[in-house]
Amino acid sequence: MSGQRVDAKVVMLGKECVGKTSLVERYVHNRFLIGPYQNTIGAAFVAKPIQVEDKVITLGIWDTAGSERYEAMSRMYYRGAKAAIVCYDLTDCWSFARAKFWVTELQKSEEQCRIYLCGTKGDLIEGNRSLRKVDYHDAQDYADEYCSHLHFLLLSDSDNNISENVCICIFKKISHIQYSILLAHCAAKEKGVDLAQKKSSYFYCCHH
Ligand SMILES: Nc1nc2c(ncn2[C@@H]2O[C@H](COP(=O)(O)OP(=O)(O)OP(=O)(O)O)[C@@H](O)[C@H]2O)c(=O)[nH]1
Repeated sequence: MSGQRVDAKVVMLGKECVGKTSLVERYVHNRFLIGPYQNTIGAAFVAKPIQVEDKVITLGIWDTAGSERYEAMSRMYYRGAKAAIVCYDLTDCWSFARAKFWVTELQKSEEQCRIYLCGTKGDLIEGNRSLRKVDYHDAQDYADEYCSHLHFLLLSDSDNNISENVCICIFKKISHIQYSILLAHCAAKEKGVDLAQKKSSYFYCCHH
């Protein structure tokens, strides 16, 4: 990782091959890589500056490897994360179990981390409904247990528009939240207020 300043750490979590890297690629470079699947080894880092009102917020995105053999490493990467995008593949029920595992882990150790639960590869089930292996209501019920604020969105990376909108929606939201936190910090610094209090965790769901 470069010595670049990062305002908010975002971590991508989820089983291998669910589309974490593709999401980051889409968001950072606006492209979808076609070709043989290449699994992430350990984790990859990318810094993405975003203009929010009159400030530039730099998101540090950690794209972790989904393979269970890297599980211990992934724990290092979510430490201190402001947001986690927990992905699962709508056509793979095991990936949903794995997503729940990461949500539980985050809730245990990163109380302040916002969690975005994202069902990916929506295009595959568009073409063939029988491929869907994670029921919409199962995901909704699961998310309902944690929070009443749900955002149900289609996440399909092979379709430019839809996926780009979803990425922008998620990452922009994180930047705006970080922007308000920075503003609050500046204001508190001026007044000498301690902002190091614990807040409840947040949970959003993106699924279709
Ligand atoms: N059809 C379809 N394929 C996708 C989508 N997103 C990713 N893929 C494909 O799924 C495979 C895995 O994508 P990656 O983004 O590398 O998955 P990952 O979760 O980062 O995998 P790991 O690095 O092993 O953790 C690749 O072959 C992608 O082209 C999608 O929205 N639709």
